[in-house]
Amino acid sequence: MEEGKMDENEWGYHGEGNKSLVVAHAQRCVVLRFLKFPPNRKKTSEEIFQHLQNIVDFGKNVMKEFLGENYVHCGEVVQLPLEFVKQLCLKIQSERPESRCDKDLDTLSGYAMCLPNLTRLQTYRFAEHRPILCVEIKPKCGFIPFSSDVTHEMKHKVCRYCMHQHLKVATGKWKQISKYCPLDLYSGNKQRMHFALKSLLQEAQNNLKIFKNGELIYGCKDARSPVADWSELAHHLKPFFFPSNGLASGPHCTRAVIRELVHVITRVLLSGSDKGRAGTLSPGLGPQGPRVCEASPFSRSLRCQGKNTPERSGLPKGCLLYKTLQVQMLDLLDIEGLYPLYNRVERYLEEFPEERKTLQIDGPYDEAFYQKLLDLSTEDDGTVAFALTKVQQYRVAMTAKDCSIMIALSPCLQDARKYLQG
Ligand SMILES: O=P(O)(O)O[C@@H]1[C@@H](OP(=O)(O)O)[C@H](OP(=O)(O)O)[C@H](O)[C@H](OP(=O)(O)O)[C@H]1OP(=O)(O)O
Ligand SMILES: Nc1ncnc2c1ncn2[C@@H]1O[C@H](COP(=O)(O)OP(=O)(O)OP(=O)(O)O)[C@@H](O)[C@H]1O
Repeated sequence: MEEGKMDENEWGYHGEGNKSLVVAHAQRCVVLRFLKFPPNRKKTSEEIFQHLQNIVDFGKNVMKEFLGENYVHCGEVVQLPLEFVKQLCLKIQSERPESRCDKDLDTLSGYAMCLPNLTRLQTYRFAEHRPILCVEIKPKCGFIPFSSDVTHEMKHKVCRYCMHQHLKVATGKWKQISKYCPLDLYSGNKQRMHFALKSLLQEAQNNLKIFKNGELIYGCKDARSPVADWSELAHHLKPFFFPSNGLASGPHCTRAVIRELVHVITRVLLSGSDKGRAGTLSPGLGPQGPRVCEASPFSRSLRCQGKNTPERSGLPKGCLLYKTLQVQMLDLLDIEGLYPLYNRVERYLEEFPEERKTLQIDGPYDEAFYQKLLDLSTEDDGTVAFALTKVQQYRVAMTAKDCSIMIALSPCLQDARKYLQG
């Protein structure tokens, strides 16, 4: 990137979360990811640079190690002209959802992360200028806590996502409770996965977005977003999934196209053999805890019909969902077991603040940091070292519980029929 020649008119608002705001280049397949802060939260440029560098190092030396080289894009920290950032911030302000405007883009440091635009990712297998569809899924936590430290019985039966739905609807964040349950998606059982994906398509909230050629075509910004329109989505998808029933329009066509989409996403989610070290976390992190969440409408309807809960077919070991779940399970103790250990570390640091650096509390996230994460023992020997390892494992698990999976799809040329490659 030629940072000296930055023109805000070449960039457009792309999206944002709680911590960062992303702008995309109009022609090139790159994005800039800026940090956001509440107004008056002043951070020095040096602090912002370090924060961003830590994110890059964490991606490179921790998440990539666990999930595999091909599944994590770390980007790099770039320094931008302050005038460019100021103008860009003014330009995009009107496009931001109101619910996200409690935080401001950092316009003072001039630092941001530059990453490939994953919604327009082209690989060598695709001919140029072919349409690209990108499905972004934030699957959230795929297991029910198995820690003996959990004191609330309900937490052993209902997953965090499903419990959270009630809070989110009660506080007005979303209009209605979703039928999606992460345990269905992570089950490896195709029927359950199809149900989970259809539920996401019905009530996307912040867990599903669909982009076509880099433009958001499906997904909601907040509770005020219009109701999801499947026929409009199917219209966008038709060039990718010509319905196998041969119908070119109408509700049957819409359903057929959506079904194709769900089947392709399932196939992609179950595929993959990229090596990552998450597999090496076993046997410590084998399937544990209940297989189903009692709040999932899928398992509830089976129970009503007097059928057994479906078998967990199990995820294939190489697939990204499997690896993500393994990393999530680094949360071995649940917050209830972890909190006393967190307090132990905090008390120690109050007494010995100079140890912060040696203990790598805030990084650097290097190989040594990563190696300590591989110790899965849960026998508390009363040391600060044990407590710190569990706290850092918890932080990594939380990253995996909140990460997004971006699936890029494009028609292949080999076959005369339209055929998708993910
Ligand atoms: O705690 P959760 O499960 O509500 O997750 C938070 C997310 O809420 P969600 O449930 O996905 O709507 C939340 O997403 P939203 O801002 O609600 O879109 C953030 O991703 C938050 O991450 P961070 O702490 O800002 O880095 C997430 O917080 P962390 O728990 O990952 O810190
Ligand atoms: N490299 C990328 N390519 C394309 N789109 C991206 C990229 N990085 C982020 N995005 C888009 O920007 C949105 C916000 O980014 P991101 O999730 O990183 O924000 P965040 O503030 O860290 O999220 P959170 O709310 O989880 O803290 C994403 O949901 C995704 O749609």
